[in-house]
Amino acid sequence: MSQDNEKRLAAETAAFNYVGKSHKDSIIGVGTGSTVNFFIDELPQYRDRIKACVSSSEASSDRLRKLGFDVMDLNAAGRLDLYVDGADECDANKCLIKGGGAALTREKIVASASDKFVCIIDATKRVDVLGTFPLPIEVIPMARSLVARELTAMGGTPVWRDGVTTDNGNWIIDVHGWRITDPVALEAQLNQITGIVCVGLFAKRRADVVIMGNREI
Ligand SMILES: O=C(CO)[C@H](O)[C@H](O)COP(=O)(O)O
Repeated sequence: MSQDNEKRLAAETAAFNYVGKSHKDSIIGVGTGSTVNFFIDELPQYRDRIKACVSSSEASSDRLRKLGFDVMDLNAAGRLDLYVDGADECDANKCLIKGGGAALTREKIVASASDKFVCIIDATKRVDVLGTFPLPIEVIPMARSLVARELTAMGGTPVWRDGVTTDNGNWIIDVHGWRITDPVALEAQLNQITGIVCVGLFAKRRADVVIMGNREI
């Protein structure tokens, strides 16, 4: 099966199993990326279940609005039952690397505000050890070099994603060369560095459910 078909299948499965079985008038948290785009395209079938969505990016908000869904501010929505998003890598403990689409900060916020985080992936995303995909880190622009020096001192190879500005007006550094055997500890350590807004390591708030193709793993 092609990668796109696996993404589509995971998206359909998540929509059927989790949105289709949610209560009427649910507010659904929606992530960002090509796998999530397939998920968004499934949502009109479940319109009777969905009161509104909370989105993790301007791109997903636009796509949701074009399909006629209300996109709510998270502050007005309160706690969400469900958040559905993709990932760049996923390990056996459901820890993730995210942020390939530069939406990691809002993704982590909406995931943290949700009771259930359903992650939808294709088989290329499933890894034994996180880190082959460079770890995205959102930084305050003036702190880019400061943060890069700290990351180098920690053994990483930081590369500025030149030309990309996040929805929050910040920049992204991708860290190459790490074999992340303790994601919880690394996430906590990186969160201490001044100038980092958010780390694309989802270990403390990891996925609750991972759907790869048409099955939960
Ligand atoms: O974290 C993300 C965006 O910031 C995406 O979930 C991640 O990059 C996966 O994207 P795709 O579904 O296009 O492979």
